[in-house]
Amino acid sequence: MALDKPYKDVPGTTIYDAEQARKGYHLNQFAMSLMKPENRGRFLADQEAYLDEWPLNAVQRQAVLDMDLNTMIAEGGNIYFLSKIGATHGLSFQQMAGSMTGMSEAAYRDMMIGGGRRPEGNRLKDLDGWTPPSTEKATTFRPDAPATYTSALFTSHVPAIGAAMDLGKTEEPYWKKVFDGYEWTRKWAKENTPDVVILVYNDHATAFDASIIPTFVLGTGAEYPVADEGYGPRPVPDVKGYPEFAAHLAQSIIQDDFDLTLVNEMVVDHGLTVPLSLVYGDVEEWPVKVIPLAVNVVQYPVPSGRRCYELGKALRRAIDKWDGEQLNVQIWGTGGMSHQLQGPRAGLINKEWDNAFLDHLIADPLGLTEWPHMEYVDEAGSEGIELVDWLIARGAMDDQFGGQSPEVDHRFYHVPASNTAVGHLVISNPVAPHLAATASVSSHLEEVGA
Ligand SMILES: O=C(O)c1ccc(O)c(O)c1
Repeated sequence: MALDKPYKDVPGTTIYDAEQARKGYHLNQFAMSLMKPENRGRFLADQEAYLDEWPLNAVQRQAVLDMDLNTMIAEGGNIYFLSKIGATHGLSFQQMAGSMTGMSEAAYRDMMIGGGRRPEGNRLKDLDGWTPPSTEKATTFRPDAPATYTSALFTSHVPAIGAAMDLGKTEEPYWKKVFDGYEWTRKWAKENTPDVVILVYNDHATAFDASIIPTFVLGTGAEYPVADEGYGPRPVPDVKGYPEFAAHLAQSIIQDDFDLTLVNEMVVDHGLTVPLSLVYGDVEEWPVKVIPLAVNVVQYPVPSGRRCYELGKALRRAIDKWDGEQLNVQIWGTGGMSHQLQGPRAGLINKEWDNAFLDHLIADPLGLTEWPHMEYVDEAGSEGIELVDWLIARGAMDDQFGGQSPEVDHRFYHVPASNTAVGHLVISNPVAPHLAATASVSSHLEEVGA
């Protein structure tokens, strides 16, 4: 089930999409470095030496030395980035564009003076067999998809939980009550390690400060360093991404009408690392690749629960379209539950509301999408709004595409962890036939009396 890339066949044209951007990442970043006069000077003084500082592949490197823009573009370069190289050599945009056409500089200039290149014979539409891209959205899931969405995991991501682990306080009575609620999950996670976790969280004014407020951020990078949030970075491993799968998801989701912000380089804060610590403990390396999906809940307006749920549906359509290697995919929804960290109402906890949220998340996610922002703020505290993050993982599940309801594997609720009510839930899609042989998911709810 190939992604819609009709632009691939437009004659004489390379569209810079997520796949090209991944291929050309270092080439484009090298070109950007030439925006500084001192770097231009060093590059012009010794191109080979300057290029040694950049991990370009051999073809990209030679193309830069040859000022061969067509090859640079084939190798993932984008003309706006590459123009910085041309500018460093004193070339105009017309000289750069003309150099890619096979025409002499004078002939290209004359063609432009004569009205430019005509579209006739230069359109995709002029080729035989052109069909417009489909705009239909899948309403059922793809049972034979190589990437299988197995389980959703939901958890609070309180920073003090990370600190309790980092400082060896997990056996203290206050914290033991919290960590006991994750014991089942730790065992389950060992037997059910996915290839990749799409980890939905919110950045807490860490990677994104007041200069940029992206609503939905998809991490398309290879690695995400652990942030220093003011206490020094947590002593946990950096997070490994999955650029190929993330680029695929970006392509599909944006074509599905969600305007994501794509980020290749960012630090990740407690919103992302605390859930990993809770589930995988103290490890040398995280056992999974992670695709961060950050939702803005810091500055209003923030996306509605409905919008998050719809993003989950677009995410599932994207997972189903993957035609690469077989993948076991989990989606985690993190943040919440009720808490307020500001003002005279700080410390607000609403046990009844939190548990009603969990009930609806399990059995009535579509109904939950009707709950407005004010409901979250009023009932669950100003920071309880983080719970909209959870609807992305839920909207992507089988039953939202006509399949069976998820099995509830584990549910836990506890007050307090610092200023926060801790909620935790693991629910699984019915086991896909090709995974049935290895799956060992079984509900233990009776055991814990939930
Ligand atoms: O309860 C707390 O202390 C706390 C602090 C910061 C957060 O981002 C959070 O979710 C909880």
